[in-house]
Amino acid sequence: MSTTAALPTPAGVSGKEPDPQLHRIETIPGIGRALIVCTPIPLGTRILCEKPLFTTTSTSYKVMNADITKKLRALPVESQRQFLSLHNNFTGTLYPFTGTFITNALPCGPDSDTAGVYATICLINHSCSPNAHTNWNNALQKETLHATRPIVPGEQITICYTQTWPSYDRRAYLKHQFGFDCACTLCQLPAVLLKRSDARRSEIVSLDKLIGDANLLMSNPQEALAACHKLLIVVNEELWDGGSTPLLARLYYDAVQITITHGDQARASVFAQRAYEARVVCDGEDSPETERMKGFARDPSSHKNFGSSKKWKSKKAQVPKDLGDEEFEAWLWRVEKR
Ligand SMILES: C[S@@+](CC[C@H](N)C(=O)[O-])C[C@H]1O[C@@H](n2cnc3c(N)ncnc32)[C@H](O)[C@@H]1O
Repeated sequence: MSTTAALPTPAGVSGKEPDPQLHRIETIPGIGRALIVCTPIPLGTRILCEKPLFTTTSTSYKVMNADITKKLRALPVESQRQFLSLHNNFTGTLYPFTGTFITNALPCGPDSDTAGVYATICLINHSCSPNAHTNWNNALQKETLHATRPIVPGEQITICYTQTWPSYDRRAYLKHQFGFDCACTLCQLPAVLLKRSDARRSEIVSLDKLIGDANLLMSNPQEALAACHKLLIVVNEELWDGGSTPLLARLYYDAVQITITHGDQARASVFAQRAYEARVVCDGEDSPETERMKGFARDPSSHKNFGSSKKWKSKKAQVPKDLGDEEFEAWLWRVEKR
């Protein structure tokens, strides 16, 4: 698989309401309710765009329980029923509403300590190799769900409740937080293949940590960019299945930050375009983060880090136009000729 593969243009339906006929609810023994696909869903389709039943901010379980009780009382009976029917992995505890909430809640944004629960999105089960992605769209004040690969009728819509961790870390987290033993296709791989997947995922975790080191960004941007390139190769080996993943969008944005910090507008514009394309698939054209990436692709100098260093100074117009794919990637990732 080429690491340079351009992302297919998503058949997204931004601006259009998601089609409620795309899926139905079914009960699967041992798993509970699930969303099952009725008609083929192309890559990038917005499957759901849902308002939370309510949101609450993380505090003590006791205070959360009181807040949820108040908010539940204010809801229509049908919405109350929807919340009360959600799975609770913490039954028998002192604060039952908090238990149901933390089993199902999704954060309202990546760093937010406010989270929401949803009548339909909270019925989506987990897979370590999911076919869809949820995201809080702050402009719409709704949670969206997009197909991150084509999904066929009869297939269950799944999202990933964990990060891209090795199986031993995923299992421990899922057991503790949700009370189940994951039996997804990835976790059921024969031992030898699972070991290879775990090795790749360990590498993803280490590279992610290295790329997040702000000192490296300033002191050795070449090494930071090489780590992004390596991460792209490992992510494609481990996760590429004809679709996309938010990890791709993130790593391309990391590459934007590294290059623009050192004044390289040419490369930053290409990386921003790729981050934008990955975001369109995962979050939709109207997500604020997608629009932000589009803005950097148009004008990389609008990034707050631009001008910190002139080490790799270039203009956007200096993106080479006459290189073959391989040569272009070597230029983009600053791969030194041996
Ligand atoms: C957010 S709910 C998903 C909807 C749930 N199936 C229901 O009936 O309400 C999360 C719970 O679903 C179940 N679940 C989700 N993914 C699963 C999986 N891959 N294997 C087994 N159970 C799973 C677990 O009980 C988990 O705590």
